[in-house]
Amino acid sequence: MEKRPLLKVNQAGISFGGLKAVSGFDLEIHQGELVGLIGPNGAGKTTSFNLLTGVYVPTEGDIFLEGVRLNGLPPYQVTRKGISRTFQNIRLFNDLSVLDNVKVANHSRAKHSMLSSILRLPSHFNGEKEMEDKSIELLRIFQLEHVKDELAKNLPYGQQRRLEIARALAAGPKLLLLDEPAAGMNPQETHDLMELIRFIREKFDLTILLIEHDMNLVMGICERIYVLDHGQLIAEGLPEEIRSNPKVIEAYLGEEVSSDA
Ligand SMILES: Nc1ncnc2c1ncn2[C@@H]1O[C@H](COP(=O)(O)OP(=O)(O)OP(=O)(O)O)[C@@H](O)[C@H]1O
Repeated sequence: MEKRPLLKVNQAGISFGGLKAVSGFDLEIHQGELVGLIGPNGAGKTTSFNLLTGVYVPTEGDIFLEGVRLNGLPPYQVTRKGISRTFQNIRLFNDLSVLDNVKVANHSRAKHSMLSSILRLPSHFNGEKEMEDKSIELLRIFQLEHVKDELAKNLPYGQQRRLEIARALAAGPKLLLLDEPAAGMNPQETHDLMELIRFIREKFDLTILLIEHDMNLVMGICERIYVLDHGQLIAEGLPEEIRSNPKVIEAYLGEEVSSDA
């Protein structure tokens, strides 16, 4: 019997006024896969992430994580079910320290109860200590431990991008959605990021779906790729299949995208 996919999206879509931003969107991702979602500007990639994370409620179709239907759940509940994300435009708590940015996210799976926190029971302090240790361990992996007390807004751009991923991981996701993680990075930073994405997938037993314009990154690390254009899926396949797919090439005509990965 074939294994059930971790994420299954069945004919999902959403319209804004008359515009079908995404429609008939089908996606199946299995545990441990690293999958890319690409497409020209305005194709519907971020909107798809917003559907998957409860920011938008689909006006058509269904979304299942481990067989559980997610339609209509608010974003914080989707996070609890196991989907975390980063954003195209970095969204950190700018005036909190780097460590606190990760600890806040860690709270969504804190084991100690609200009551123990209010009453300041030992389990509260043990829980806090455990959370801090876990957060620092994450910062170490992302090479951010040495700036843990800095305000997030004072970090250089590349470090802010890494902090966003660390924060998404702190919630303990099964599925991590990365929205243009390499945006604004130089080639060396992009290369290091690819290594980091591979590493965290192994270390945290993650499944990853990433949106990216950098074709070197997408073709270099994704095992399968989905392609959206004008809100519709136009292709799905292995990187080498996608690279030579006439529909994909046509969709990208006029876009400044290098495909010489
Ligand atoms: N809240 C909204 N209200 C109205 N239209 C929207 C909304 N969100 C997205 N759209 C429209 O849906 C379409 C898809 O946008 P989306 O941001 O998902 O594309 P994208 O593939 O992520 O593009 P990019 O690569 O430029 O980030 C666009 O035409 C956009 O203007």
